[in-house]
Amino acid sequence: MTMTETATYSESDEIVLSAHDITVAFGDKVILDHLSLEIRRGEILGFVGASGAGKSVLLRTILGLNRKQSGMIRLFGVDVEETSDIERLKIDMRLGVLFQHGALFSALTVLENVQVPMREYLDLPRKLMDELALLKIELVGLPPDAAQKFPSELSGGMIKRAALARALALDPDIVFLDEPTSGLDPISAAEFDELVVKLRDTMDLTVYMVTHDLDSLFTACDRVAVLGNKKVLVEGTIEDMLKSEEPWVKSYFRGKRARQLDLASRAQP
Ligand SMILES: Nc1ncnc2c1ncn2[C@@H]1O[C@H](COP(=O)(O)OP(=O)(O)OP(=O)(O)O)[C@@H](O)[C@H]1O
Repeated sequence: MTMTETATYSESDEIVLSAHDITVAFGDKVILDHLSLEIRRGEILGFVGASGAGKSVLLRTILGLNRKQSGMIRLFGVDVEETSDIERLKIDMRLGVLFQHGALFSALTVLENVQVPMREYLDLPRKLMDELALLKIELVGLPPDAAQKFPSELSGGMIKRAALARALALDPDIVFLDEPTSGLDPISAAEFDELVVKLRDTMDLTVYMVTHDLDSLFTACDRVAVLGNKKVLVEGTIEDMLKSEEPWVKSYFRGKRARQLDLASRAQP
């Protein structure tokens, strides 16, 4: 995909994730203040905001790993706090997560890493698990011989792909990617973005991507939400971001870094 194309997706009305009126505080430090956000099926949402704004906190709250002081998280239409344990387990199985620093277990091979969620949630014969894991490894564009390698034997780009294979292990409906291209060179990052778009197109996947990567926002994301002042400040298409007069959004999308990428010219009507 070129820099001038934006991703396309078939719009769906199904809201896969709804975070409504979310407040999170640690002690008396409020991080998220009555924040609301929705994501529809098949969409790639890019979630941006200054460092320390609370992007990871929101992600962890959505995943049920942080306590919240107010609000409701609905996944696939279900209020996650109002479900039985078994329903919650079924919902968890429909989520894939690639944490920013939680790459891979270093003592396990790639194949074994991909099998971690399978072992946790499914009871499958070893041979079948091997076959399924190999399929995921192929799906993310890794060569078959990567399966028996340890993370220390892989490049940064391969590690991200292996972590993505693990996030896809249970065929989730939505994947949460926390800065998936950070630390990658621009070419590897662009290839990773292309992979995410391809997976969305072929697997009807919904993608929630926390990112600082302007290239990813322009080439892979259908919609962008900006976190600021403890809320979603602005949300919309990349064109909406380029038109926004909100100071942080303006400097992020039309500032020096954006101009270096020759992106700011797109802000012209
Ligand atoms: N468990 C916790 N206890 C106390 N404070 C926390 C905790 N987790 C996060 N914070 C604070 O919440 C704020 C938001 O952190 P968060 O990691 O969500 O930022 P971020 O937007 O993801 O930043 P970055 O882009 O740098 O990853 C920070 O001030 C952080 O110190």
